[in-house]
Amino acid sequence: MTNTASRSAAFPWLEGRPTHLPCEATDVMPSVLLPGDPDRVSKTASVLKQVKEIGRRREFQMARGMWNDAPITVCSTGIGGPSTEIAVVELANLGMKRGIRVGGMGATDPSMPLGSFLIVDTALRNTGTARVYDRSSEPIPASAEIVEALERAAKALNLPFRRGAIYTTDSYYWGQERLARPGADPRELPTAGLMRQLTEAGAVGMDMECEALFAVGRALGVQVGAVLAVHGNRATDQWLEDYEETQHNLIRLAATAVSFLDAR
Ligand SMILES: O=P(O)(O)O[C@H]1O[C@H](CO)[C@@H](O)[C@H]1O
Ligand SMILES: O=c1cc[nH]c(=O)[nH]1
Repeated sequence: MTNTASRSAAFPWLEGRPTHLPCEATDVMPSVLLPGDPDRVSKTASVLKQVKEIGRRREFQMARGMWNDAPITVCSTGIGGPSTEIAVVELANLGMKRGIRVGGMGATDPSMPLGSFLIVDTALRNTGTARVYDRSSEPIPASAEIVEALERAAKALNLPFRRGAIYTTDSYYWGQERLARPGADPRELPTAGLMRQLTEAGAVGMDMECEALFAVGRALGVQVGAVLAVHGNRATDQWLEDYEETQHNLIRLAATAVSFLDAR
């Protein structure tokens, strides 16, 4: 049998192309917006100018474009820590300097309206992928420059926001104190009482990627941050209906923050 293998299994990239992301270095700008949902990439592209669709492989949809004078790449991470790790590692090796998650969350603070935004300043410790990259048990901070730029952008665009801590979990149902079967007894959930505990720990929402982004990005020297739209409020049991407008505002907010950071 002829051995035609030319890739290293330890780092199986080929000719500058990563194993998972459908791109090469010229596609990756220093600032990258990171939605979980691949469909949010085309929504982002419809807000940016001079858009180039880069491609899609698995959960990783990519595009790039301009917001004012700021070049921006957008890359979906898929759901959860493992696929977020892959996206962040491959993007960091292709030139990403700043990764900003543009996602959704379930608010646990009853005062957060649907469609308002959390500018994440800290991720509490909970998930497996993040633990691989940061073995401490300390909450992981977002990069201060990104938090400040996101706050400035939200104020400039007159969008409702608050700053606070996120609880990231590897699980959408039981792991977010949701029933996995309608009609089950909520008192029998293994996670019964989670939302109350999170409030006591200072978190105001739940998502599935921030902690991994912060841990992996910081370990690789990438600035990290996140702005999350309130897609649901678990304390008031409300679910967002005007999804499109909120996505539009989310993208404008993050892109404006990038333009502020680039102008420094
Ligand atoms: O709104 P996106 O970025 O897809 O993220 C949120 O939505 C997914 C769950 O529906 C999880 O990935 C959660 O973090
Ligand atoms: O409830 C929600 C909404 C969005 N994303 C989550 O992880 N949970």
